[in-house]
Amino acid sequence: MSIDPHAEIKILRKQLQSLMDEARLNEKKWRRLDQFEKQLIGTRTLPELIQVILDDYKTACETDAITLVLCDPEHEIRRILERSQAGGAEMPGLVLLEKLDADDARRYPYLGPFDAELPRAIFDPWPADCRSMILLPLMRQGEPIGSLNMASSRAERFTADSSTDFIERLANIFSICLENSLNHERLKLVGLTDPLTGIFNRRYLETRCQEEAENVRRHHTPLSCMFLDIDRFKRINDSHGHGTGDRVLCHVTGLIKAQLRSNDVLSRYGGEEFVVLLPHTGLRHACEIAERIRRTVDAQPCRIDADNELKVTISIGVAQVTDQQEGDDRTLAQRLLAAADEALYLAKESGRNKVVSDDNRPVSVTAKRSLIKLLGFNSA
Ligand SMILES: Nc1nc2c(ncn2[C@@H]2O[C@H](COP(=O)(O)OP(=O)(O)OP(=O)(O)O)[C@@H](O)[C@H]2O)c(=O)[nH]1
Repeated sequence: MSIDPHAEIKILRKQLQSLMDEARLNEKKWRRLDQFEKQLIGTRTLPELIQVILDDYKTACETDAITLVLCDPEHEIRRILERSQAGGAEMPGLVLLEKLDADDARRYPYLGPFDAELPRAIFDPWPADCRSMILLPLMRQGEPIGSLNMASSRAERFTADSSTDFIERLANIFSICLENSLNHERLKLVGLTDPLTGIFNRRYLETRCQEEAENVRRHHTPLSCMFLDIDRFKRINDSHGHGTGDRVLCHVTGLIKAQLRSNDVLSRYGGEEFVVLLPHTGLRHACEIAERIRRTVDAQPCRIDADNELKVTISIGVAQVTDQQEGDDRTLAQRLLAAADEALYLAKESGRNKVVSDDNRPVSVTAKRSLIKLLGFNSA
């Protein structure tokens, strides 16, 4: 049978055209991926990195839903997000899990029709008309650290035979960026935290105090501050050694922390002195919290070895600033710290194991009692 050369050329042309179309499409995809890589690598903070994946990548991939599941066993990611964004760790599409389900991780990557058996927590809420999806593992040094998940209302968007080269490469880059970003945040934290107690240091406190002073004017809510100092700490060191002194510092840190809200800022200001900032809190409430802390420390001795406990007490000075006060943010912050420090001095002077407010008026039972004691009366 003779072959019509014209027909053959036509077929070959068609095949060539289809190959060229595919090459153009791939080139377009690579260019888009290249752009994304640069965008991911260029992000400077963890929230920014997560946002690029959840917002920009979703738009570029033309999917109807996207979620990022990250394993966060020590709540490290949650804490970083809480510290760096006003909205806390909540980001639409971000799912932080304490533990990854090993069976789920083994099923990935998954591409194909919507599978009701797969955990719904990945998409919450699940897009109503979802027909196909991809669940892609995020790996770091051979270990699963989470998954990138997308869903589409188009059944043909993710099929079992779709190529995953592009998205897998992107997932790898994201995993590296995530690790870099976490390392960067850890380094930042080293400069801002106290190595013994793990809480913020004075440097962080002073910067944060100024930011919170700014919020006083913006939100018209008061900001309170406590200066807390362990009583006769030198004696503890001298009688029991520095190691025990360090243990007492950690013990007191834990007791203070347990009485605070997540948005309060606890720092070790130096030596045996702690400072707490209480945003959106007035003096009366701050004094109540301070009194609760004082009582807790008084009631819970520090275990120094198997047989011995050490009674510890603390003195606390409390002050507040409101939007009625004059001066710029820096002045306001400095005034707040100085006033709380002054109140602490009065608490020490009046016998220790006390809460004293810098306000002349007795704003709470505690302050009233402290004031009475300060004036030399027996408050019993
Ligand atoms: N163990 C330990 N001791 C520290 C640390 N930093 C400071 N200190 C000690 O804390 C003690 C503070 O003593 P003082 O400032 O005299 O105060 P105090 O004995 O607590 O007396 P009052 O505050 O007046 O009740 C000193 O002995 C410091 O050496 C630390 O990181 N670990």
